[in-house]
Amino acid sequence: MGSPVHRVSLGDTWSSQVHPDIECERHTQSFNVERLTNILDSGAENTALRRKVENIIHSDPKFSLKDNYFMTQNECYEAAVRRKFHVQIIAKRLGWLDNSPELYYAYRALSGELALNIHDIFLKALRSLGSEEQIAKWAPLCKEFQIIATYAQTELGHGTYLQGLETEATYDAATQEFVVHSPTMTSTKWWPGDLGRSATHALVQAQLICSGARRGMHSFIVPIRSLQDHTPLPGITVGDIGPKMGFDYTDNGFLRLDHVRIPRENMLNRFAQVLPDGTYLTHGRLQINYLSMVVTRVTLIGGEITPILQKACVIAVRYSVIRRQSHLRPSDPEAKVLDYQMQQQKLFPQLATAYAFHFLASNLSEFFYSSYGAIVNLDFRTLPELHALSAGIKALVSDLCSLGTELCRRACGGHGYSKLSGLPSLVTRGAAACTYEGENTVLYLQLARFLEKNYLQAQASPDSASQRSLPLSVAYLTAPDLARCPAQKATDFLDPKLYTMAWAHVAARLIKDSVHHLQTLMRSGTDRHEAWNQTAVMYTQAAKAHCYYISVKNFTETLEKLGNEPAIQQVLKRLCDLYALHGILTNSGDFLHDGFLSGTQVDAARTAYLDLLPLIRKDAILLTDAFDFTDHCLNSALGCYDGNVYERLFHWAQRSPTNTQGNPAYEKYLRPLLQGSKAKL
Ligand SMILES: CCCCCCCCCCCCCCCC(=O)SCCNC(=O)CCNC(=O)[C@H](O)C(C)(C)COP(=O)(O)OP(=O)(O)OC[C@H]1O[C@@H](n2cnc3c(N)ncnc32)[C@H](O)[C@@H]1OP(=O)(O)O
Ligand SMILES: Cc1cc2nc3c(=O)[nH]c(=O)nc-3n(C[C@H](O)[C@H](O)[C@H](O)COP(=O)(O)OP(=O)(O)OC[C@H]3O[C@@H](n4cnc5c(N)ncnc54)[C@H](O)[C@@H]3O)c2cc1C
Repeated sequence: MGSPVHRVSLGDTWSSQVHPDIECERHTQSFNVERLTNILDSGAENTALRRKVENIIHSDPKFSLKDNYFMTQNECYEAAVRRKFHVQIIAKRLGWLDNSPELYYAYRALSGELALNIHDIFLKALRSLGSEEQIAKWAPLCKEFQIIATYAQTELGHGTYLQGLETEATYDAATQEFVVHSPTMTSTKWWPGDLGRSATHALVQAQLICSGARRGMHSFIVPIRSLQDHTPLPGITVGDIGPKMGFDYTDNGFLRLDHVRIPRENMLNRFAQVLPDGTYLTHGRLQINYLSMVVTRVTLIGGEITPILQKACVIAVRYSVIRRQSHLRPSDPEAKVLDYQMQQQKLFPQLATAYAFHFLASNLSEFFYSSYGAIVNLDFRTLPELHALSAGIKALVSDLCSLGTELCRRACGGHGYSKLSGLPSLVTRGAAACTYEGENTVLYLQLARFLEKNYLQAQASPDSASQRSLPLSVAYLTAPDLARCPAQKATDFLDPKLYTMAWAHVAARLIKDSVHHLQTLMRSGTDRHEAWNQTAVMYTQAAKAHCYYISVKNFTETLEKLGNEPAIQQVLKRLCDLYALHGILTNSGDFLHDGFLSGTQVDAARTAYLDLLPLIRKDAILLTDAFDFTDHCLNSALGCYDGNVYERLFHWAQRSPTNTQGNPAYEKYLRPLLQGSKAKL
């Protein structure tokens, strides 16, 4: 049986021995861990390439994340720029191309703690919204870092409602220029990453005004800092927005523009353009200018958000086999905390979710690549489904990754609260993901709108031709539905067809109930907009159920493809069962509501769920090893491969400036305080 490369490599002298409590977890392997890693990497050759890149990164001290937890915001930023700079040098030397797997693996190896990530988001926006000519002009400048660019959309006053953005780009036909301007305080751009201290150019999202008419949000490339000395250009006020909950390595910034003139060619014009005389031409509707957000959401789900939960699981599960606390039986030695049912109940649903989302992200990515080419060539047929799915999945994945990461942190007790565990920074990153790139509630409601439309279409003409025309992700809205779940005993709930059907039933019912609620309100005289607002809670619940159904269905389909790997199929099936059943049990009200499940059936589902926990327990360490995160990348005193938790925590704490730099408060306050009290004694 293969096992992942043993990679204890943090330069810690005590760590030559693997802790026996974690070593014994790896003795009996019910499946080939290396093979599972290959599956997660989509092929053994990718695993090999990833490890090659990781070895390059980790053998170079310039990329150390060692002192990250002791840095100020300024130092974090500088270190992140330094790492980005050296990645670029290596990329050039080794011929790693822009958008290549090597660069993605370097990002992963450094746990994303790099500066200039939004520069890459700018590039994606340029490629989706720019013409071929514009891409040919700007992309090489970006790739060669002759410019540093950011994506400047959110303003002080508006982030969600893009039609409310106030920054203006007014076309001046006399000079063939746009005048880009921040007319109010609330129009100040606020939040864009890389803007505060790095960017030389910004892709500014502004209201286009031409021939006297407002045309909605469009994208404009605006130079903001001198390419000679990096000072702000005339008319530009730019800076950093100050301390945040996390993301210290990113310089999120603000930007004000005072009648800044840019050439007409700087408006990205794949889908809309302004002719020299001010005539406005557009292909598609206004919202096609939001395409770059679809691209970014898909990228972030798999590249940034899901790995947050995966890493949290690795740390918490590894720690939980080292941590011993209390006795299961008075006569036994102290138990590993992972042997407590409650610890399994906290961690295994997170582990199952981390796997479910890995496969979900891959599937969404495939759908994205199969439809993106057509969309940029003006065939918008798949866009509504792609937008709805990517919005909903971004919301579900970030919601559950954020919650799950916090649960992993709590499951590590006091040490989980130490930054040295690596968990607090994952928690704050997960929290950010619920807000950036579309606030989650708002994204669920975008999906709900799509679900409502398709439900109404399915109802309006339930003939087979119209059913065939429903997008695949909502085809279940027309499938035959059982009113009662046929399960009779606990093991019936381990049937993927059964629980997928149960999720389809609940999602379809919640969509139907939401639509009917809205229609009832409208029939009683409430106008459509108010009725929509009064149904938003129901619609959000329906959208979440739909996403859960999609993730369960996708997990079961992934399992079906693993027929030639029976041992791996078996271990992943347990996780899939657990994921689906955990969702049913935490939302049991939705399943009981219309009598689809009875109380007795919920009990049977709970029995099936609880019986899975000890089975997953046997493989838990191997399942976390299979993610194959290096110790460098985890940067956690609790989560290293060797399990030497206490030594690492103790030694890392010694490096804290609070221990290495004297105590300034002693002379100023503590001594006088002590002397004052001495005088009284
Ligand atoms: C290598 C690894 C990775 C490394 C990677 C680096 C990582 C690094 C760390 C993270 C770094 C964070 C980076 C954050 C970067 C930002 O956060 S950038 C800012 C992101 N901002 C947002 O997402 C704003 C969210 N708001 C919105 O998307 C829109 O305003 C809303 C909510 C859709 C509403 O817009 P609206 O114009 O009022 O539109 P609405 O009336 O709701 O809809 C009209 C129609 O357009 C459609 N529509 C709406 N949006 C879209 C769309 N996007 N597409 C297509 N159609 C759409 C609707 O479906 C609707 O269709 P119909 O039903 O009418 O047919
Ligand atoms: C770490 C981080 C990085 C970021 N990076 C960038 C960047 O690079 N570039 C950039 O342009 N922006 C960036 N942003 C900004 C981010 O995209 C916005 O903050 C986000 O889109 C949410 O918008 P908002 O702040 O206006 O929230 P709001 O919309 O004001 O949300 C406040 C509340 O109102 C609710 N709400 C709003 N509208 C509705 C509605 N129609 N129906 C129901 N409820 C509603 C929301 O659900 C939420 O509860 C970043 C933000 C963060 C935190």
